[in-house]
Amino acid sequence: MSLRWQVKEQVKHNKREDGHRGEYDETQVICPIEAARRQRRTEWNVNATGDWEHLIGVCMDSDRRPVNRRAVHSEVASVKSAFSLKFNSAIWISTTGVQFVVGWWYRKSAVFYLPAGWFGPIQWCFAFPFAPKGSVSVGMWQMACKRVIKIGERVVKDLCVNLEPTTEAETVKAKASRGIPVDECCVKIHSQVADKAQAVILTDDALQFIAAIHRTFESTRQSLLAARQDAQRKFDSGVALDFPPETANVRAEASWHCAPPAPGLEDRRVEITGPTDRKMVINALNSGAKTFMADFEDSSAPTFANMVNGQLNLHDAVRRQIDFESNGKAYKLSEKPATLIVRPRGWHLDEPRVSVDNSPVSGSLFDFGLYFYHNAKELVKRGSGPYFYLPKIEHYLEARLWNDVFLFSQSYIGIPHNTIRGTVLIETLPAGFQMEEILFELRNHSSGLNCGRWDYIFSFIKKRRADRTAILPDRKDVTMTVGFMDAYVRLLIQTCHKRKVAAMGGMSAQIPIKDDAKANEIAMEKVRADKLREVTAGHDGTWIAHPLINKIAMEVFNANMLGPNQYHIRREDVRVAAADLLNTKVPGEITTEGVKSNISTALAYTAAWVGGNGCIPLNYLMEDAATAEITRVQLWQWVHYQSRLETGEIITKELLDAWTDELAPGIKKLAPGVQDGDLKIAVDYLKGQIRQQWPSDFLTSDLMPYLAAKDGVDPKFTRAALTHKPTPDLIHSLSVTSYFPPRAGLPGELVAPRCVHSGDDGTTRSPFILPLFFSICDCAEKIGPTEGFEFDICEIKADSAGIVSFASTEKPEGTIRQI
Ligand SMILES: CC(=O)SCCNC(=O)CCNC(=O)[C@H](O)C(C)(C)COP(=O)(O)OP(=O)(O)OC[C@H]1O[C@@H](n2cnc3c(N)ncnc32)[C@H](O)[C@@H]1OP(=O)(O)O
Ligand SMILES: O=CC(=O)O
Repeated sequence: MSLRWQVKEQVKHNKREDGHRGEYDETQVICPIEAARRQRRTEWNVNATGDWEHLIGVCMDSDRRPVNRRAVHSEVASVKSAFSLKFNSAIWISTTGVQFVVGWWYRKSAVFYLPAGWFGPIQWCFAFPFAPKGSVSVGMWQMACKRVIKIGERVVKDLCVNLEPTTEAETVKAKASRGIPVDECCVKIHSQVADKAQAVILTDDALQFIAAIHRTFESTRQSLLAARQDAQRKFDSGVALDFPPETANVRAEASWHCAPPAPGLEDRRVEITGPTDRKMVINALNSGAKTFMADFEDSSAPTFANMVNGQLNLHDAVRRQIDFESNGKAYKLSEKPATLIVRPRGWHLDEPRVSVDNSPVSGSLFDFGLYFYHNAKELVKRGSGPYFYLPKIEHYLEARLWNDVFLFSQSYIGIPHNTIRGTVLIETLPAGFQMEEILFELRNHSSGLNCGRWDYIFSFIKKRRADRTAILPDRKDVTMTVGFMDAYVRLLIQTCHKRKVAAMGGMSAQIPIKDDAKANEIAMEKVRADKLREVTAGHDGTWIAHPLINKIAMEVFNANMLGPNQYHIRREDVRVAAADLLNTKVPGEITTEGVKSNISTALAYTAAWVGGNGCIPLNYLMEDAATAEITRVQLWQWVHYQSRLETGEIITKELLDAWTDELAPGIKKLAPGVQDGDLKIAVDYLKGQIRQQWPSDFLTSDLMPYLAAKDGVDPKFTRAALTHKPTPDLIHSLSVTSYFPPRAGLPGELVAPRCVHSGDDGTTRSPFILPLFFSICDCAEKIGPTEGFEFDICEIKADSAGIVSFASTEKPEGTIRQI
């Protein structure tokens, strides 16, 4: 299918759609959804720089239909205006005209007489123009009646407006007063752990915006998440990852480009990243880096306090009201802070502490929505804008979803389209094959791509979980120069520069070693070498995890990148084929030290995360959700494929159990602050993971119920979420798609599953994580370590602590079946 043909078809399609509605009138007030749809349609024709215009022009010339359409339009328009003239005249004559005639006909008659002497000389006015003295004329009576009707109309209208709820709280009150259960119809907040920040951030109008984006985009999000599972099933069945055939034209067409850099994003040579606590935010903004990526994702454990306080800190930072003192040190924003960019959580994560219509909102939309709603206008006013990093995208349609969210949101608050900028992290293997498409989807909002190297490795292992040729050696051996990583970097730079947008580098995990100068020198030399590799490869900027690394990164980029970017380095020499992105030749072996290091890291990070800390220093490396997830899935991979250590010993679950038990007691020393209870959860989780048929998608999804429970998520919500539709007579099954501890449970043991429930009405409620615990009752012994089960439910109960238990049937053994 040629590009020209496809574009023609698209143009015809657009025209057909336009034909139903007539020409666009951009001056009309339009609703945000319609605005987003129109924008999408017109975007097909004209990109940010207008480079597609010539192409469309060619197609239109060879197709006379646009001209005919215009003729038809003008004919219709003239018939329409003639008809409206006649219609309006008839209406005028039968109302105002009749009034006038009646008034004139009876001009000398009195409607009634006023009591004599009551109104003095102004009596004359009431009789105007020809009615008898002392009476009220027809004309005056008409005027008085009209006035009274108008006033009455206004009073009734005002009354209705006042009755109409205007805020979420009023909506709730109004609905409650009409007997509609609040739980079923609105936004609910299920935790109060950050009440001070909540008062500023979770305002009624901000929540209405969250509800609006949730209601508009949640079903698409859920379908895209389901599509991820479908894609994984394909990969498991042996279908190789490849560049999508349906978008060959997007890749082949050279003329489209992304939006020009927005204010503050022209030069991004060094970007610092970090979680959103108040001190970090000030330190990062003052670090001297060009931009600061405030991270609600991999480096933040999404406790409600972290998420909402983080929003408050950013809100204050935008307004320069963030200065504070701690331990005798004053934290004050510098005159020229870094440009702020925000990374919301990925599409896979829910925000269980806030629900809309009884379903948890998306973590991405919650983080994006609150930051955008509170700050977008203020940022624009201050010469910057709402800028984002978009994580863990697995398909270009997920980028399209972000683009739609952006269009909707800009219309909603009334800022020009294309004010937002998003840099997409290419950090999943499927996205590595869709870089062009992702840029294309977001092109009017795009500020480039970034090599999210750690997540990319993590995804490489997961997506190829069924491929025994994709076994990787020790984590330290999977460097940026090994085949598949090198191919990904080169392709990313080539793609971005072809589309005139930033190709950002990534994070070297080394952080300063304060107590050992020599070791620090070696570590910092590794950082320098990594940054030099990036700038010479053609990257336009890089990431740092710690302010002390800014100087090194700046020096390297200043010396090697003289302008604000390197878009001119087109890397036309680069030819990356699918096989290069899948190349698994990685020199190295699986060593005892590597396995033990993975176990320690997985335990320490998991325990820290459950304790509310999403980024820790460990053995002088920065560990966050991306780096630590590699350790978990590698351990799974090695056990699953019975890989051998350098000693020749096979890696078995028993061996890893023994090493886990041996290493666990030392974790609290390695990662101070880790709590015993959280460490136990981490041990159970890891032991469970290595036994699963496939590794879980994300530890953050699996363990979220712990955070929600600690946040005191209202048990009523828990109950309501589970039973709000699928009451026992409606549900017939509930399948647990993953749970922990994922090993044979004990009777009465608590597990926290992800669940999908389906009703007799045929509806399947999409997978969501509930902040609840299931007691498996006495059927647990039948559950082994595997991926999922289906239970027949006969009863669901929740106690006052929010613990939900279900009984399956009288004979539980008979009702559990593996799916
Ligand atoms: C793969 C990816 O996803 S990368 C992106 C996500 N990861 C990140 O963003 C990592 C961010 N980095 C960090 O969180 C931290 O650097 C850690 C946890 C690794 C180490 O933090 P610490 O143990 O506090 O480091 P350290 O004690 O050396 O900090 C010294 C000072 O630098 C500050 N600091 C350290 N890292 C950062 C940072 N990234 N941003 C801002 N300030 C920072 C500390 O707040 C501290 O400030 P203070 O002197 O005023 O008290
Ligand atoms: O998110 C960044 C990465 O390297 O992963």
